[in-house]
Amino acid sequence: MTDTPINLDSLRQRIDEIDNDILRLISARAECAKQVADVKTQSDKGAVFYRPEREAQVLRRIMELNQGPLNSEEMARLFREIMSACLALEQPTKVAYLGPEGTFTQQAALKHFGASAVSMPMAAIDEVFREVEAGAVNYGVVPVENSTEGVVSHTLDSFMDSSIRICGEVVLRIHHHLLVADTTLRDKVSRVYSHPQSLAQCRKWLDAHYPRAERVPVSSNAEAAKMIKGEWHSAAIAGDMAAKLYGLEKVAEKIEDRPDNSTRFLIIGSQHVPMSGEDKTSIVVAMRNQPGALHDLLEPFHRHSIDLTRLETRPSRTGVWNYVFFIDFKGHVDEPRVAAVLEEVRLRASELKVLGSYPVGVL
Ligand SMILES: O=C(O)C(=O)C[C@]1(C(=O)O)C=C[C@@H](O)C=C1
Repeated sequence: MTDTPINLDSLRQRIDEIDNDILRLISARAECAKQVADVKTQSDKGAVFYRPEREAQVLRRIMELNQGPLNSEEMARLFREIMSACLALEQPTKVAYLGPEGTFTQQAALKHFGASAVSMPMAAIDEVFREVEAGAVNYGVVPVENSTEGVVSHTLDSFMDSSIRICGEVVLRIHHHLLVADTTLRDKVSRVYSHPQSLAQCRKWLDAHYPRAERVPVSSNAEAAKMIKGEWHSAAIAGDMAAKLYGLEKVAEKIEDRPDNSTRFLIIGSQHVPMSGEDKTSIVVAMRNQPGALHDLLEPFHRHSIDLTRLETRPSRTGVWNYVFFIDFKGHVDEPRVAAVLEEVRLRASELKVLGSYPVGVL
């Protein structure tokens, strides 16, 4: 390197000047957000501070405008944090997530709401729903599907008897690591703890590297990370957050069988989210138990060229809900063509519930 002290000094001086500008501009932005809060508070519709559609638009615009050298995701993450801090000025936002601390769901909550939101771990998915319904928190974050293991049925079932709406989605790349404590005898590992889905996602790696180790399913990977602390012959499969939280070492990194392993999480709340320009809608539909029911249900979507992104069947738990289908598609309920399709589906179904329209995950 040819950095002479004078060059380094002048570059740092330049950085100081730029930081002054950034500081001034972030403060001006925060002042604006406070004024937005005043406008919302004065509105007679009741103040809704968190606006997922606006946040998605801000992030998408920044990603489009960005010309480097930072990549667009990195830049959006910085703006994510600025908005998170601005929202906290408007209203402290409480978010319940499927805990314990250190789970991928906590990571998803952080990715979606930024570090200024207050996040609270819950012991089960239906507790997250209950906290949101009771108004004890503003929003909830729950896993809904994994690219390798499929649907999280608890989450879908919880929607069936709840008035909760979906306000957003966030997709997280899931990297699993084999973790040990400083007291573990690494060459004597005979037991591996993890969540059943994580064990399944690392099945081939475990077959190849620890074929004789007992695989013990537990309620979450964070729980697995906590459990191995006192066991010299045990390892855990979990992610970065759990490793950091419980001070564990990585014996092997990124051991998931599929490199594109990712999990989709839903943001749940009680508000109707207006259009952001790139949206998805989730519905649950019950059809009568008769031949051709699925065809009747899907045909209007095909005719109106609406893209289905997911179709899931769950067993009905009541007499009314014979076959229950969870459907995600591109578009927003406020778009006329979507409203038209839903009207047709409503006529053919025995029940139709719109779970929400929300921005396609940006980050
Ligand atoms: O535009 C708004 O409604 C705002 O409150 C401002 C702002 C932002 O910082 O840009 C903050 C929080 C909302 O969730 C969306 C955007």
